[in-house]
Amino acid sequence: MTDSPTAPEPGDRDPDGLIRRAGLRVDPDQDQHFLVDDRVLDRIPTYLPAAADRSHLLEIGGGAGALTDRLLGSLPVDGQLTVIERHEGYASFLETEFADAVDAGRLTVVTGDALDVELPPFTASVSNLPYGVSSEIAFRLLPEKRPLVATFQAEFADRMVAEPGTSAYGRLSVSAQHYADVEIVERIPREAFEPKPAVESAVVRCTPRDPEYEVANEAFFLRFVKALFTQRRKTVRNAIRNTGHISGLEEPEAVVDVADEGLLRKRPGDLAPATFAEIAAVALDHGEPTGE
Ligand SMILES: C[S@@+](CC[C@H](N)C(=O)[O-])C[C@H]1O[C@@H](n2cnc3c(N)ncnc32)[C@H](O)[C@@H]1O
Repeated sequence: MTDSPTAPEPGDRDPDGLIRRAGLRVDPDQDQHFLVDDRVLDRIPTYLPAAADRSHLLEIGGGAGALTDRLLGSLPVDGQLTVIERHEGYASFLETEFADAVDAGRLTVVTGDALDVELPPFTASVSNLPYGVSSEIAFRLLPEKRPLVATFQAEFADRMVAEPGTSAYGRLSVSAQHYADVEIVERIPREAFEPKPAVESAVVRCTPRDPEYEVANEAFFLRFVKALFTQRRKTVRNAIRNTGHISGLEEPEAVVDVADEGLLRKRPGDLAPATFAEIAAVALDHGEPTGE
């Protein structure tokens, strides 16, 4: 069967047909694993929280446009979508394939690296992320406090949602959960992509909210969490002592002198985010942190 000469309605495009029409190599070394399972593609935009403002969606890594098509189909009447795609060939294909949406002001394609380009004033973000930089992109988007739906490698997603006391719990869990309620909403088998990635994927929904604890200095809090998890099998006391070069504490000894003895005996992997915040507050007051 040949592709129809008239442009299909947004939301109806066949993912394999898009890859064929783009006519470009799909290069896994450039994080190009395109979704080709229609059912998964149809579901991904529905995972945004019901109350999410969809008036300006942001997609990172448009590729051949299978998810772009579904997102355009899910926009409200006056809505718009911005897609950031690093590969010039795919970015230019998106502009041609979706020329009607571009002309109508509903789609903007930005050619560039999602880690460098200026972000548009988006209201929510939905992406099948390039896995090589998924962590950097997630931590660029999370502080924007907008609802986020994105695919990640399953093991990475498991770490994002992990609870204290589990082996997957770590710096990534505390940092992600600092910004949002984080949930895995679907696991995706390798077969849903072309070419198949090496591992399973998972769709994660991040619903922004303020944390249940106060943090006076966010940069220090995140650095302190990072430092302690480099010593996850040590006690909190020793982890604080050993990681001043990472946390920036000039006087870690002064922190362990005044911190709660019960907490100092625990291990970083057992501390809830609120407990990290409690100890970070003591460290900020007594440890003479340097840096921003
Ligand atoms: C996993 S593919 C997803 C493609 C498409 N959205 C889909 O679901 O089929 C990731 C896309 O991100 C692009 N990409 C890789 N690194 C990027 C970066 N740093 N900034 C923007 N796009 C990037 C790749 O060229 C590729 O098109």
